[in-house]
Amino acid sequence: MTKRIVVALGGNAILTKDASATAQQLALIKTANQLAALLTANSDWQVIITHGNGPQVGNLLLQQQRGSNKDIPAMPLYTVGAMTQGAIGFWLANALNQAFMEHGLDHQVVSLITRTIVDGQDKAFQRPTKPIGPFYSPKMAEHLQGLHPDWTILADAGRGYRRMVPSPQPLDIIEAPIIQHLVSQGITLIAAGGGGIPVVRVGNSYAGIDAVIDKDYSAAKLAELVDADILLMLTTVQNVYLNYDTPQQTKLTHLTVAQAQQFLDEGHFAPGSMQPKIQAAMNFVRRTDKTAVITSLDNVTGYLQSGLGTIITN
Ligand SMILES: Nc1ncnc2c1ncn2[C@@H]1O[C@H](COP(=O)(O)OP(=O)(O)O)[C@@H](O)[C@H]1O
Ligand SMILES: NC(=O)OP(=O)(O)O
Repeated sequence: MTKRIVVALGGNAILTKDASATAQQLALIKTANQLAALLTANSDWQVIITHGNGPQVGNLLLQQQRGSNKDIPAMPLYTVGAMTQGAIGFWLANALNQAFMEHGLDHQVVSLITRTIVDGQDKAFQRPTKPIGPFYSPKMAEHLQGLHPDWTILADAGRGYRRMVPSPQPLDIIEAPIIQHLVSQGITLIAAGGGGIPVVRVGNSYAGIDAVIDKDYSAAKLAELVDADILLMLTTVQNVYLNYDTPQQTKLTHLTVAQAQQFLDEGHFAPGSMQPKIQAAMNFVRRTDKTAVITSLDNVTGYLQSGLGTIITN
């Protein structure tokens, strides 16, 4: 039976240790092969792929600022976000074309520049929480904070210090109707990369605004807007756990929204990593009564064949 599925790719799908263009493209070829398994097993499924851009947007922003002068000005964050959406979308389209060919699939692929509408008054603009770019040691973080008093540098989920930028909630995705139209024609879409380029409505038009939208929240919004059956969030862990990373760790295979809310309130899901995925899953399931899945990129086949992963329903 035809299903429409929105796949949200986590950071490890694109960037491992090496941030070079070559290494990221190689990582995406591996990712594309894992995604091709989805369509090999279900050639009539309609697939929309979205991805993050946190490391890439932060790295490119640093390069912009280091190499700029009055004749070659640094681009603002929202434009740098658009640049990374374009670059990753290009790499991923190439990788999918190759993987589809190698799997004998004749699906066409389109990477779409996508704008996400946010509220310019969102409280996120007063409290930056989205980590971008490289990780810093405590000493380097202190040094950089001295050099850039306007930056917010905070600990990122116990993994080191990173620059934080505002991350407002996605309210709407301008291109959602065209995405829905294209995917219903069987075209595989890459859309809303990096959460979508953040824009606000200004009169009859839209203006970019400096922020990075969380790709899990925008994936949930996109899945809702295109009437998807499944929101599939692919990360590094096969399952969500209670008491994660402790001796009491317990695997969750099926969660209702009510249970997810309870465990969220009890603090089982770390802010900045698992918490936005759970919240995004709950948003999608509550609004649509459909299914969200959190599992690892390596487990796409395990999910498809045996339902492995953490499945969230009403
Ligand atoms: N309760 C939990 N269950 C499973 N993983 C968790 C939990 N809390 C935090 N995590 C962490 O969340 C990570 C996934 O978040 P993150 O790395 O930010 O995602 P992304 O793949 O989108 O980049 C996992 O690799 C794991 O280390
Ligand atoms: N935009 C975004 O959420 O990127 P990451 O997933 O890379 O943090």
